[in-house]
Amino acid sequence: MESNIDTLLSRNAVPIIDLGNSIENAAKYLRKALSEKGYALLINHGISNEKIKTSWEYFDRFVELPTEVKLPYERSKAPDAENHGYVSPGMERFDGRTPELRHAYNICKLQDELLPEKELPGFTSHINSLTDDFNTLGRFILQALAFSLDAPPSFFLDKHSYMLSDDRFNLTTLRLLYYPPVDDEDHGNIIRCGAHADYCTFTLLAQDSEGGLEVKLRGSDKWERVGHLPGALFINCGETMAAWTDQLYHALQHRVVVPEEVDTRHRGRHSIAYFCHPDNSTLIDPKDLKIPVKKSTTQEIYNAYDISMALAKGAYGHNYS
Ligand SMILES: O=C(O)CCC(=O)C(=O)O
Ligand SMILES: [Fe+2]
Repeated sequence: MESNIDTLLSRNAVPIIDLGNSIENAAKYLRKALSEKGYALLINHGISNEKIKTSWEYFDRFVELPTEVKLPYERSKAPDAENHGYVSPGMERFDGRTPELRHAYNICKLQDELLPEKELPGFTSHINSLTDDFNTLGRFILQALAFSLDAPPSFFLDKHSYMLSDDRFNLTTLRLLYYPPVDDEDHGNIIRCGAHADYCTFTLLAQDSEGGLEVKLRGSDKWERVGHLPGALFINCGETMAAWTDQLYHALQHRVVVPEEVDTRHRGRHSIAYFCHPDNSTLIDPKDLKIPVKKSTTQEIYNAYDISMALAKGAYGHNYS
């Protein structure tokens, strides 16, 4: 826990947005938070904490299964592979260097046979229900973001039609994460999640109370600890949104460090991320939004799929060399 540590939250520096009010209210505060800081914490977001905890319990049981049982569910290592599947410790290095000993399950497809339903009865329906909740919240946020940018209300919604319904057309992913306890001899040599920016439109992140999430604010080189607000969801934008808004809503740099307190690093940490992506063929052109464009007038326009793939190849390239 981070109760004794100096965090952005303990300094009252975190924008906290109550989604229980009107969409106009959400839009106003999202614009302020995302343009100035690059992140916010959302409360009254409608996603049950219990449901999130149950997903972590399922994932704990998956992680404990023998390797040969987990193997068929593994994400492929090929450069252009689909994102769906289990990512075992060491498979990814976001900063390209530091070992990252985390377990992740990227869920992009919801069919029984592509999820460990046999080993974990009830998992598929649980994840389906959680996915529905995240998609509902995701759609609310997409409308609020349109409002926040003076765009027509369905500007983003129309371009996010296939979120977690057909991964041939949309890269939206629900990612379960488990960071195991860190041994004393590894401490100092590993990171839980290396520094990176996400690729998507925006990310929603639920975390347990173990802490370790750090962000770099716009224009700053300093890593700052966020802190834990029970039940809140963290929101940040990814590179796709940054390109769309000509960097008005920039892609937040973030990482998860190993806690310095011995007791805390000897415990595991859970989180779950919902990466909301546009449909693959969507052209990400800031001229479509009423934003005074700076460099983008001369910038080449790519579709959503190509933007994410180019970034993913950079981040995961070391796996394929
Ligand atoms: O586990 C976390 O809190 C953050 C994970 C993350 O940033 C990611 O998977 O992109
Ligand atoms: Fe991330």
